[in-house]
Amino acid sequence: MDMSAKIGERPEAIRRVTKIYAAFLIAGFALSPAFLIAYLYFFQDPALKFENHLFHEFAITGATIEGLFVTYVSWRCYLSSGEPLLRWLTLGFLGFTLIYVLHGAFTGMAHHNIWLFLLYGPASRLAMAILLLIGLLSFNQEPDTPAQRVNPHTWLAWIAAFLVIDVAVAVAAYSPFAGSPALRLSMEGGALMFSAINLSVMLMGRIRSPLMTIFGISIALFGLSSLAFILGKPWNHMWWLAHAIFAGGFFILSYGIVKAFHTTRSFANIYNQEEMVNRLAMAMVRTESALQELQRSNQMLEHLASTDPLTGAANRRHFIERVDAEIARAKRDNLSFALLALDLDNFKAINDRYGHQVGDQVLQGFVQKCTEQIRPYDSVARMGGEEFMVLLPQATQELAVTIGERIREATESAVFDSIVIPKLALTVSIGVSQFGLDGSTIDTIFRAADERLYRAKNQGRNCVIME
Ligand SMILES: Nc1nc2c(ncn2[C@@H]2O[C@H](COP(=O)(O)OP(=O)(O)OP(=O)(O)O)[C@@H](O)[C@H]2O)c(=O)[nH]1
Repeated sequence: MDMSAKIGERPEAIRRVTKIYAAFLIAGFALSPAFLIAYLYFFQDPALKFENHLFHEFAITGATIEGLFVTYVSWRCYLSSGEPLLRWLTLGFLGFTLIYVLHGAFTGMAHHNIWLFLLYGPASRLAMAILLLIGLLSFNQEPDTPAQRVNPHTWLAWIAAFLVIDVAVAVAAYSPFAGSPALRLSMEGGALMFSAINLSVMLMGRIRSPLMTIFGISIALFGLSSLAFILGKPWNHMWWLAHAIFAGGFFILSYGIVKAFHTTRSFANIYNQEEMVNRLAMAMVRTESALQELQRSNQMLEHLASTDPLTGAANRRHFIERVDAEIARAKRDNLSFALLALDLDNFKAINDRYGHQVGDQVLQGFVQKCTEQIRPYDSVARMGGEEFMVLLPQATQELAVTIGERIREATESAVFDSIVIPKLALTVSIGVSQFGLDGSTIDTIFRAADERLYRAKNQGRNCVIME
């Protein structure tokens, strides 16, 4: 039973409210750098600068090492799942790293040609934003074949394309348009635009898996970093903040990649906790019903293995087990019990006269009559043919004779409704034995009951013999 329903909550309403709250939290978190951007934009002197080449080189070296590492982990995920999204993510990280590394490498050239230093930043972000958008558009597409995954030509072609971009940016930096704001702004604005499109596609497509949420947060941060780069000037605080926001986006996305690597190596097939819990609950229900089914089958098998199929009475094997258990109990608690050995009289004649089928029905009817005459904890067993035994726990010989007489009389006066015979003369002979009095092993008490049954037959049948 649903626990929340038990304590009187309205689970659906609360679920909805908490889901909306969680969505607001994620959106708030993704957009939080906007607050910092606005703060710097309105309250900081844009002329304030922190120009430290060594620090910049150090930071870009860190970013490059991280970029290569994340490229490698995404590539491993792609090799495993073949997801096109992961291929584009790998290419996005690789392209970014191969272009952005020159932004760090040319830090020292900032005073020689500022554009050679600056333009690699927006170029790398634009390339990555485009590749990530293509990646999103390929979300949930059929995985690449194993041969496609390891085809070196694809990867070499892309590496060549990134190196061409590197050369193109250098050419642009030395061209007459290098200083034109349109060049830098079109690249940074392009990165911002592609990030915005990426987010819109995600929101409209209602792509909500946990990894894709991480993907969305990082895209929002990349977009905001481009905005900060547009508003900043080289080395001023907005410019540094832009770096930090971009790094934040990169960290979060690489966290998602590492999570994928540790689980399904896929962005599409990773389950969120809610789904996991639901799947687990469903699996538990299935296991539970399979167990119940197994229990039922076991009970059925046990029943079949211990019952005579014709009459439903216990079979010989089961009866012997019960008598053994009764002997152990009687010995332990110093109790007594009795046995009846029963054999239908002249049963062959019934078979011969009315046929085997009627004989079967008589056997069934006899077991029913017996069961009606005994106590709930006594048991009837078919030992073979038309021979039966009754176990009477905690009964003396006298009580056993009384019960035996009841069975004998009921058999004699039995009317077998199911059998279409005008008058069926059916009688039973019974021998009685008592544990303790006639012996204390199964052999001795069985033998005593059998001997008395034999005597009952000799004495004219249809009687109960006790001694
Ligand atoms: N219909 C039917 N008959 C059975 C079954 N098992 C044994 N019989 C018959 O039971 C009869 C037993 O015959 P006998 O052992 O001669 O004993 P009886 O005719 O009952 O004579 P007494 O025991 O001496 O009174 C045989 O005809 C068997 O074929 C069974 O499952 N169904």
